[in-house]
Amino acid sequence: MSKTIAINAGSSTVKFKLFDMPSEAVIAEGNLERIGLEMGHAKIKYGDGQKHEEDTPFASHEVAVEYLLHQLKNLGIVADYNEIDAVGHRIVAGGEYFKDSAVIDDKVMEQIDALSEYAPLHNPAELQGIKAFKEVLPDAFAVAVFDTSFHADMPKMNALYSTPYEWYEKFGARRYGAHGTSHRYVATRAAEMLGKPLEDLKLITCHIGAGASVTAIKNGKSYDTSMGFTPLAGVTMATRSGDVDPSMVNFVAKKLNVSGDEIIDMLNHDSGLLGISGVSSDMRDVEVEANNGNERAKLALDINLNRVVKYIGSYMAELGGVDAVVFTAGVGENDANFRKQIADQLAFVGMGVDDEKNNVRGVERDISSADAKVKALLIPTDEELMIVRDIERLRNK
Ligand SMILES: Nc1ncnc2c1ncn2[C@@H]1O[C@H](COP(=O)(O)OP(=O)(O)O)[C@@H](O)[C@H]1O
Ligand SMILES: CC(=O)OP(=O)(O)O
Ligand SMILES: [Mg+2]
Repeated sequence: MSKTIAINAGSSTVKFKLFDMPSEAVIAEGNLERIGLEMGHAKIKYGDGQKHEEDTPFASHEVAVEYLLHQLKNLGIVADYNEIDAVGHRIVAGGEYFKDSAVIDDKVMEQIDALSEYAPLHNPAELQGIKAFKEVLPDAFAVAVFDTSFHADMPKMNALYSTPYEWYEKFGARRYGAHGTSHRYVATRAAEMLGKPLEDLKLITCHIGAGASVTAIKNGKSYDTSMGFTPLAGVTMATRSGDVDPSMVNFVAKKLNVSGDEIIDMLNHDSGLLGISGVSSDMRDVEVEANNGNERAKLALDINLNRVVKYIGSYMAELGGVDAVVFTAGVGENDANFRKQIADQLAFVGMGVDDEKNNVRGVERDISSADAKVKALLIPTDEELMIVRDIERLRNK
């Protein structure tokens, strides 16, 4: 019996699952959330139904990973770190360099660091996670699984921007997308739920968490995706603006007398739900405020929802129809109202949710109404399972 741990660092969370291998049974799992906010929250499930839950601030991802390492021993999940012989890390940006998962060595770590500009909120934090685990488990088999891999072979028509071609040739300036591990997992599950080969389906997968992206899937592959060169592009996110006219960067930089880099930083950290509402980056907080009558919080929710609708609509046109729209990640899995509003808006193409079936959180389920022509599927993502499967694949190579 051996144990493998999958670490999934998102922009606002560190999630993990500890697996017994090769059975893939989950021994422990957890979510350390609201990283960077005044108060964070830790939830760890382990043993036979035991649960550790507490409010505790996570100033950074480094603090969260240290907390996780501490709790693994403190809660008796492992007696010794050496019981874990393989570690998988989710890394957002792999650029043109990593088209598949990679066994981590010094060179791979250097590359992940070098790709930080491709995912400034993620790669540096994820590299810290790799280092923290390397310190306690120097001999474990360590693998990096990249969000961008799934989109690496997107048709050039969608991967390329309408910019001078040399930008792509010389500097790799293209759309890389993100959340690929999640889009790949939910698409595979959707095909299983619908009882059809994935290759025969047209799907639109909506990964809506703190970071959010929408992907069009055709012939089992990523056909188009809303995130761009970095995870800043596309729909509105917790703190990220999504698409903006790039001319605004210099315009506002001059007004504020700051550099373009500082504006990009503000588009990453001070925008999205937080920037519009002025209340919080967390969807739950913004919804509470909107219900209390806060107009800017309401506007933030409207903009957020409408962006997703626009992407789904344009991907339907691109795919020439769609069999199912899939909802996943923090908001997609937990926010019934969000799913309902999207389905209502898309009722004209035959999408509809059944209120009773939709009244659920984090459960894999077909939530479509009986007469829906376009299925609505709720599929909790499992990036960690994909990570351990990639570890096994590379271990057996
Ligand atoms: N019950 C809920 N209703 C609405 N939003 C929720 C709910 N639970 C979690 N969320 C949102 O999910 C987001 C986190 O999504 P998640 O996918 O876990 O994060 P990350 O992008 O960091 O991986 C937070 O912004 C939070 O507001
Ligand atoms: C790429 C990205 O935005 O990831 P997350 O949603 O986990 O922050
Ligand atoms: Mg995530």
